[in-house]
Amino acid sequence: MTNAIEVQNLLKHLHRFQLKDVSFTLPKGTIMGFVGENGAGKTTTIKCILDLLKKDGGKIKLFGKELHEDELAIKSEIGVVFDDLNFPESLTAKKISKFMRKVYSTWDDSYYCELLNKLKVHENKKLNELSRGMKMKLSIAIALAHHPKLLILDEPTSGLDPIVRDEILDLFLDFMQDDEHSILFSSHITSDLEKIADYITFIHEGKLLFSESKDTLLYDYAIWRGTKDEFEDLPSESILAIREQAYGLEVLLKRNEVSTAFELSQPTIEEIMLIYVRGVKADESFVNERFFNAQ
Ligand SMILES: Nc1ncnc2c1ncn2[C@@H]1O[C@H](COP(=O)(O)OP(=O)(O)OP(=O)(O)O)[C@@H](O)[C@H]1O
Repeated sequence: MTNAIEVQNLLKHLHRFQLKDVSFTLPKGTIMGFVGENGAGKTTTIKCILDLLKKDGGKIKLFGKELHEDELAIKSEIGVVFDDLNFPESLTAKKISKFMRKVYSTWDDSYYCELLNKLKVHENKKLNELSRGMKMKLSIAIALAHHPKLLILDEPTSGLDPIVRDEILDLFLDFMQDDEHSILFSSHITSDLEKIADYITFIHEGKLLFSESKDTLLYDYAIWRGTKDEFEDLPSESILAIREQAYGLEVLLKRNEVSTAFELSQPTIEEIMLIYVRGVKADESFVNERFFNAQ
């Protein structure tokens, strides 16, 4: 099976920020949620994938090829949504369509109108008369109207109310009815990712923390909470990350490496992110000293 996106050891330096050795794979036919706190490097990674920023190292393949091998053909298979609509504010959705027809030979006016109707976006209103939610829906209609196989979306649901977010997620699920289609979707809203993502890729300070299937994260990982004394009984090889809390410790671990005698809870994506970001990873060298010998 060809992968929609393969990122291998991506490096990018930007003034004081660096993407360090970021690697992940988006299999065709799946949705990947790309998460990380503000400034973690999500937009930088997406721009490198689209070659809007030149990478300093690593390899990126789209549909099994590097962009330079077949740039026009590859780009025509991708629909992109960024936070901002990069069109003059005086344009209407209808005028944008006239322009896009010239950009994409596969632009489908009737599908575009169908999407605008479905999403209740007025085709004759100027962009500066549309709400943020309407503009985002318009961006997504524009991204879909040339029938791409891959959608790359940077924060498509941020700042939107739950109803509009739900409409947008439904649209993504409709798009995924075709097995050839794939989505890479950056977001802070972990509940949206829990609803639709097959894989979660998480970056922190420019480094990849994990790229896993959502089911592995939700069912193979578990959270244990207890005191430092009780913690001594946990098998150390099961531990992924530890966070100190007012009551003691919160530990992310591998469920099947811990006896059923321990009380474990199923984590949410948000809890996993918080333990990794606010806590320490178990493979960091000072963890043994700090937690296992703590008395
Ligand atoms: N052109 C640039 N020059 C220098 N630094 C930059 C540039 N663009 C982004 N950065 C810095 O790179 C870091 C990563 O930014 P990036 O936009 O990739 O993060 P992000 O994960 O998308 O964040 P957010 O969720 O806030 O959008 C930030 O510290 C940002 O200030």
